Order: sequence, then structure tokens, then C-alpha cells
Amino acid sequence: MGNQNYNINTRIVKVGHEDSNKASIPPIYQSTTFKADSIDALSTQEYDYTRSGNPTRTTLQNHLASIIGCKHVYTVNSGMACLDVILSNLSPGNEVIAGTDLYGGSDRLLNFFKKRHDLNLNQYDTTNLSLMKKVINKNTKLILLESPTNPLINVIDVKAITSYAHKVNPDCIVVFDNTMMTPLLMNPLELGCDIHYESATKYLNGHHDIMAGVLATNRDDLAKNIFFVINATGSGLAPFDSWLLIRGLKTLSIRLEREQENCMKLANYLQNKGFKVRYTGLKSHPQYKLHFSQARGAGAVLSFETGNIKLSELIIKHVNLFSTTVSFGSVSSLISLPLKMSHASIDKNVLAERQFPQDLIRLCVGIEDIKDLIADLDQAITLAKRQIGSKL
Ligand SMILES: Cc1ncc(COP(=O)(O)O)c(C=O)c1O
Ligand SMILES: N[C@@H](CCSC[C@H](N)C(=O)O)C(=O)O
Repeated sequence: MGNQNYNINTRIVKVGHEDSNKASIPPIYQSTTFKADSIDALSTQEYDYTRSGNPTRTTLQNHLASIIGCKHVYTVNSGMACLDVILSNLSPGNEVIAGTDLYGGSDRLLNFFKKRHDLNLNQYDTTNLSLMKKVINKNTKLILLESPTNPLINVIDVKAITSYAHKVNPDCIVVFDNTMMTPLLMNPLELGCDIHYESATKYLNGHHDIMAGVLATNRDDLAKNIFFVINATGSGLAPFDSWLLIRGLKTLSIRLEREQENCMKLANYLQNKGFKVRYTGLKSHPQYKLHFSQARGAGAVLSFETGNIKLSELIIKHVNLFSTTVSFGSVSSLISLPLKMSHASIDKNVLAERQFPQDLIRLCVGIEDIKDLIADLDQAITLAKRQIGSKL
């Protein structure tokens, strides 16, 4: 039975690999070089040098292609390296459209390419479909989408934008950053996108012990260009990290299931406390229906506004169980203030122009006991409110 006949939860666990010693788990090929049988045989051998290819990386890439259900997958050494590989294939003057609401690091890299490589970058509110239809034109070379956005949890109509872009310019490359959803919850290629990439540093690995990125496409021409840059620059994922990612992936569905369940309960708890909560799992989310028309779950990242930056800082100060750190998708819960952490790489004036909420707290929910998570947040909120109250 081919792997594609199994459901995704089975495909995640079933890693296809061949080993002459019949090892149950794929071995790590911690080797830079691969010997040639002869000078002439070298050109037909699959491996010569790990920058160009490595058997452990190949096992991982084939495994991910089976999970995603696509033709080509490449793994690189971070989520940002995925975007770098994609942008490196563009030429000066190419027209690129991206959101004004996207991960800070993506914003930084896009603007670096704009300044240093003359990319004709324009950023818009990608949630506004009629605006997107006005700005997408026959010269639009690439569109970068992210949904739900990190950390404002806004939702983009992926299918509508993608089909419109391809109608106006069949050569337009629509790229989707699927870090917030993973292939378990969303399939951007099935929604019409040309390239799906994501930071495997987050949910895919799930344990915050490696940096990794995944690029997926069904198009042979794009796959060729992607591989060219990876091989030419050396951003391919290292063998040990590939091995760790193969291991981490196996628990993706049970981790995510528990994380989502916990996140939903925290969202309800915070909403009942009177905070403005941003989470697509809540029916009150303005794009709840749109989100669930293109995804199978809400993920485990929520954000909420307290109405007071000092109160937000004090809540973060007083939690014990949540670690104050960037990133998400790990088994342990995290708390952060995006303005000063994950999105600090965006110019302050630009953030102000975009009305980025200063008091926004982001929670990245892990697999701990929900009673402990709520109790921790509850005591922190009580303490923070008491301190704020005494200063008023
Ligand atoms: C939505 C999103 N995309 C891409 C990245 C970049 O991934 P990495 O940190 O693995 O480079 C991040 C976080 O860093 C992210 O949140
Ligand atoms: N100092 C880092 C910040 C990384 S933010 C990581 C993650 N995507 C998140 O959203 O928390 C940087 O400069 O990139």
C-alpha cells in the first residue's frame, strides 16, 4: 500500500527508508563526503557532498512530501532561509506584493531585498480582497501570503487571491507561509499556491531544539530554482537536524491536538475575563468562517489586548509556567510582547503607522495541564491588575 493511501496521522508516523542493516529508525549520515566508485561513476551517483545532498536529508524530504502530499520538498536551516531562497530567485525590479501584517523577520528580509536588490516591493492589507484585486496586475511576479497572521491572527482568503493572481498573470508565483498551521491543518498547494514554506523550528519539530525550514512545490521549474540556490549557497538542513526533525514530526498530530485544545480553553478563559482575544477558534473571530473554509483547525497561538501596555508587561512578569520568549509550536507554553520581541525588527514608525497594538500579548500554548496554565495566568492577571490599580 502506497503511503498516500493512508490518512495524514498515519503518514506522519510512517517514515519510508531503506537500510542495508535493517535499522528501524533512519540512520544519521553524519558525513560531508561520499566516495566515488570511479571518476566516471561520480556523475551518476546520488551523493557526493552534503551541501548538494545527504541521505538523511533525503529521507526527511521524502517523508515531508508524503505528509504534504506534493511532488518536491527541500529542507533548509531555518524558516527565514526558505524566504531567502525564494527571493534570491527574483531579479531587480520584479514586482512583489506582501502583507503589511506578517511575521517581523519576513518583513525585515523583504525590505532588505527591496533596498539592496531593488525588488519592487509593495505591502498591502492582504485581508482586503477588493484592494488585492486592484493591486495585483500582469507584472506581479510574486505574492507572499501568511494566514492566520502572526501575531494579529488575521485571515486571508487564499483561494480567491491565488486564483485571481493566476488569472491576471499565469506566471505569478503565489507563496504561502504555513508556519502557523502546518500541513496537518492547512494545504496551501491544494488552495492553488505555487510554493508552500514553513518554519519547522515551530510545530513540525515541536521541541525547540533545532532551527529548520521546509519548502514544498508541485512545479518542476520552481523546484529546480529552489534547489539551485540551496546547493549554491549551502542552506540545506544538516544531517543531525534532519534526523531530529524526522523524530519530532512523529508526534505532530498528538501534540497539536492537545495544544489546540488547551489554546481554545485559554481563549475562552481570557474572553470571559473581558480581554479582546484574537483566535480563529473563537466563533467571535470576524473571519471564523473564512478560516475554517480553508483550514482544519485554529492552531495554538492566540493574542489578546489588555488595553494597557503596563498591565501587559506586568502579566508577563508575573507568570511562572509560561516562559517569556519568542517562537511557538513547542510542547511548552510561551508568552511574549510581540512589539518588543518577535516584531521588534520592524521599524517603530512603521509599526505605529500600521497601528500595531502595543499592549498585545501573544500566547503560544503547549501540552501542559490546562488547569495549571489557567491558574498561572489567573494569578498573574490578578497580581498585575492589583499593581496597576495601586498606581492609579
Ligand atoms: C510565520 C513565521 N514565518 C517564518 C518564521 C521564520 O522561521 P525561523 O525562525 O525558523 O527562521 C517565523 C518565526 O521565526 C514565523 O513566525
Ligand atoms: N531576534 C529574533 C526574533 C525571532 S522571533 C521568532 C518567531 N518567529 C516568533 O514569532 O516568535 C530575530 O531578530 O529574528
